Amino acid sequence: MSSLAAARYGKDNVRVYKVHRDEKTGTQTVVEMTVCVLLEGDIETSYTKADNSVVVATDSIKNTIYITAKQHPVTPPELFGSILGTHFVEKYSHIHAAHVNIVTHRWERMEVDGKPHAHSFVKPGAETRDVQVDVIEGKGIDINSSIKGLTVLKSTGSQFWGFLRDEYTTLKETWDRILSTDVAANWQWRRFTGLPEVQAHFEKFNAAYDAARAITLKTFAEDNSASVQATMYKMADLILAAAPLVQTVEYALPNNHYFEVDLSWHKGLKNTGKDAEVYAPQSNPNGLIKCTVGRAGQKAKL
Ligand SMILES: O=c1[nH]c(=O)c2[nH]c(=O)[nH]c2[nH]1
Repeated sequence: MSSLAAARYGKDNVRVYKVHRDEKTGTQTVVEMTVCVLLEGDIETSYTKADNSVVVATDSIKNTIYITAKQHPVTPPELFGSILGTHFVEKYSHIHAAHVNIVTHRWERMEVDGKPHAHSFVKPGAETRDVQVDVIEGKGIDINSSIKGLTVLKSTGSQFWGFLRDEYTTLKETWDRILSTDVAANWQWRRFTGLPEVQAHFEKFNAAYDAARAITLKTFAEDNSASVQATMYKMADLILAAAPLVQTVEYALPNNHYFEVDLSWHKGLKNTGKDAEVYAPQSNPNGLIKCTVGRAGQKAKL
């Protein structure tokens, strides 16, 4: 005999666009999101006994996402996710947890003749602002906020030397290299007791996002990087200092390599070391460096 060990279900990839029209100024502001809501609770019989009476249809979940987006602010996404998740737990007595994932796509206001345009926008690449909101009945709301797909490159100000050398090592030490990565940064908030507490702290979510993004970019640009590891730790440390309600900060940074191309075989062309100008960007393999940084006394799991 088998038994259901875990189950959750819901609607994924619900694409939502919301416009805010400022009637006074004529300026419009848009938000585009991709939402996933998964529910947990007393739903076992729907799997084991074909009992659909416990199933809130995923189609109804999709409808609820649209209705909630119409009736409430969709920013910050941490608050919208908390409102949405709390709805399911409070509305259905047999649903005990709602897991909401929101990917917010960037639409940046267009500049036309040097002025911000009232209703036209540009998508500046693949970067998104993501949140995972877990509303758990009787426990509270866990929120993880993140930046994904922020691709950056610096053409100098990065080194990598002093690493372990043995019979497997071919990499040369370098005091000047290109550093490029696709930033995935996330920060876990301390648990909130419920929606009222999330609402009470709502300004902190955009502030933490703005700080995390600015710290990531400034540290990347200004640090004379000894390694991806050392630079990402500095970023995480600064975010923890900027956002007191954040418990841990996590980075996952691929090292997008740019290799020197030796052209000396062609008429002695100098293109290595200090003469390197033309490089070959690599797609794979790539380094992948991760860390989770917590506050002192709250040691990360190694
Ligand atoms: O910043 C780096 N960290 C590494 O661990 C590593 N390994 C490697 O080959 N190059 C790099 N660069």
